[in-house]
Amino acid sequence: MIRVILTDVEGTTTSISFVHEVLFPYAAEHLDEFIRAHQYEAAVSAALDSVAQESGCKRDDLDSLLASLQGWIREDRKVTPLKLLQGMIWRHGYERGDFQSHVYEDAADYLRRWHDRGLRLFVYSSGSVEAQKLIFTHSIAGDLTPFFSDYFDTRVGGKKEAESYRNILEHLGVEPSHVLFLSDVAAELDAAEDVGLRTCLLARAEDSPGSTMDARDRPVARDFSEVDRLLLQD
Ligand SMILES: CSCCC(=O)C(=O)COP(=O)(O)O
Ligand SMILES: [Mg+2]
Repeated sequence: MIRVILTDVEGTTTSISFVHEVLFPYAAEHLDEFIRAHQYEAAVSAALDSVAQESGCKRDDLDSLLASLQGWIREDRKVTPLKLLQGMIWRHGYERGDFQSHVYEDAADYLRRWHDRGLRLFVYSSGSVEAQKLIFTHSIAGDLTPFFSDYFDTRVGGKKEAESYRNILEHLGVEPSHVLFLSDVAAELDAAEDVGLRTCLLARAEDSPGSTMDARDRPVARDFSEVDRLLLQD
């Protein structure tokens, strides 16, 4: 019996186009100015330490650190310090009203229904916990954060590594078979299944037209109402 739902964000609750056409360009545009202005603040400075380590650039060569970060944005690298810095930059964007986040109508609807049915809901995304909370606070469907119990990012490990799901299970304190993980990326679901989680692949028409293929023969849903019908009706 499923008691916990763990959901990915991009391609699952939220369109890929919002992340790639709104969030990433916004971070790229404001990165240099943001880091030059905030570089001595503890959280930014610690992230820059990690950028230097990861990139091999000198810590005091800010231009090279910025060039590495811009390259990682272009390549969509899921590097923790980039993700932390992006979250801080997006906060300014949301607070200034530059954009609202996209959440699919069916996702907002079923997150509410599942929460009201007593399921516990969690997020696991490569975006930082701060970025996740911002997405669900400032969504076009309203503030969805009351439905979530907690959030996980790459500080528990990468999404394609089984160890990350083991770490999440430790926090959740439930048997793996009671947890359903939702994602649009089969390799993430493979890693979750390796430690015993139930899984469902989201194949949204807008994000992956025509794709309902899944090598492991797991459930495939076009939206959250199908997840509910396929896996959550007892
Ligand atoms: C949740 S913040 C915006 C998304 C993001 O930065 C990202 O890398 C998306 O990764 P996901 O694991 O949600 O597919
Ligand atoms: Mg995804």
